[in-house]
Formats: sequence, C-alpha cells, structure tokens
Amino acid sequence: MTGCNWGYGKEDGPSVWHKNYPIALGKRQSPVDIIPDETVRDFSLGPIVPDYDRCTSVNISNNGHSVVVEFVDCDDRSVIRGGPLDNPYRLKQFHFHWGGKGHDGSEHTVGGVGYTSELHLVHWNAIKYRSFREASKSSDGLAVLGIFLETGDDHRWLHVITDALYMVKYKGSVTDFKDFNPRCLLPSSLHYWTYLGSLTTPPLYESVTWILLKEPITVSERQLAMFRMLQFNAEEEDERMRMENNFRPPQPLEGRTVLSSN
Ligand SMILES: O=C(NCc1ccccc1)Nc1ccc2c(c1)[B-](O)(O)OC2
Ligand SMILES: [Zn+2]
Repeated sequence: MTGCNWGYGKEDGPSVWHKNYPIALGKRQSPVDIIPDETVRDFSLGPIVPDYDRCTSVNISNNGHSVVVEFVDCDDRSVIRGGPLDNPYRLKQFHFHWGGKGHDGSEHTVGGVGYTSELHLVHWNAIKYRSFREASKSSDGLAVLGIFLETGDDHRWLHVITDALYMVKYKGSVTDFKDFNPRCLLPSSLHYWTYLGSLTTPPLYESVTWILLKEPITVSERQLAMFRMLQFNAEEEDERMRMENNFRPPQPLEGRTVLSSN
C-alpha cells in the first residue's frame, strides 16, 4: 500500500478505514472508552518511568494527519520503562489529535467524556526488534504514553511547539526542531490506566501497550487554535482543508480489561 489513501473526512475517514485495513474490525483496536469503575486495580503494576533527559529531538513535520516531532532513536538515550513494560522502549516521536473550535478531539474517552486533545508519545521495543517498522507489527512492539489536554490557562512550554507550527502549515513540510525535551509536557502525577490495543491510524496494527495518564495537562484555547491553522493538504493542492478533528472514535473493548495503577 503506497501513499496515503485514508484521512478523517466523510469519504476516507474512520468509518471506511476497514475497506483497505480490515484489522480496523479486529479484537484489539484503539482508542477505547475508559470506564473508571470498570478498570481493575493491579497492585503489581509499578510506576511508569519516562527517562527523556538525554533525548535528541530532530524535526517537526506535518504528515497530512497530524504534527509530529521526531527523535533520534538509534540508541537508548530516551526511553520509557516500568509499569506494564518488561523492558525499556525507545522514544521515536510524539504527535497530537484535536477537535474543531469548541469541540473535543481526544481519541480515548473517560466515562464517555472526551478531552479537548490527546498527545501520543510513541516508543518501540528495541530490545526485541531491530526497527520501529518491525516492532510496529509485533504484539509487544510499541508503547504509547497518552496524555489528555484540557483547556484553561496557557501551557508554559507548549508555545515552543505552537511557535513552530507556521513552518509546517502544509502536508509534507518539515523543519528543524532541536533541544526539545517532552518531559515538560508531562502532568505532575504519573498515575495511569493501561491496556493492550492498536495504532489509532492506519495501518492500525495491534501492537500497542497503551499507557494513559489519568491527570490531564492544561493548554489554552489560543494555543489549541494554533494547531487548527495547520492544513491536511499540501501547499500546491487546490482544496484547502483545515487540520482538525483528526481523531478516531472509541472502538469496542471486546472483552479487554483496562488496568489501573495506584
Ligand atoms: O507510525 C505510524 N505510521 C507510520 C508507520 C511506519 C512504519 C510502520 C508502521 C507505521 N503510525 C502511528 C504510530 C504510533 C501511534 C499512532 C500512529 B497513533 O495511534 O496515532 O498513536 C500512536
Ligand atoms: Zn496518535
């Protein structure tokens, strides 16, 4: 499957992804609705330990689906470990999902309620697999740290990202983005829910151990509005489509249990 034949519109959105990606109808799909009273407290679950202090960010880009910050992942300079993970997973990239003006845009929901946006920090199992590509197709290949965003005051560090968005307005644009440590985007509490799921965008591989932080971070409407000036389309394309509502709705749990840390 070369190129991208999927999106978030009426003709190519989540409701028709199954036509090209049948796994969309699988038993381990993401996102899901988390019902706190139905999660199971697992006392054997230790704390999650993101260790990003020696991370090396490289660039920020618009891939036509989201805005992505990529990291050097050729060694274990920035990893996440602990919690449900058997070994450290390497940080590769982070990106966001968001809604339209005045609308929620998170992928996971909590008790049927969405957040304004959701940040995904993507990590891969470099102990067992030789590449992200190989890991992405393996049941224990990826670990994604999901962080909910709610609206309120300005986030004191998010401006570093929003100030760069004008450089990546169109699909296919990329620009340098050095010395950014995503530790500044973490909330104060690392209490989490965890369950086994999938990528939330095609190819929808069922390879993700999801770790969702219970505490959201706060960003302002003004900061969020900057994300909505991005475009799904490339600069030379005639049809201009504002990048918003780039989220997949919750999928059936299919008997899965969501575990809760402390
Ligand atoms: O990396 C992605 N695609 C490119 C690709 C390259 C090589 C093999 C497979 C895929 N997608 C992707 C990765 C991680 C997450 C998501 C999408 B997400 O669900 O949005 O949040 C977590
Ligand atoms: Zn994502």
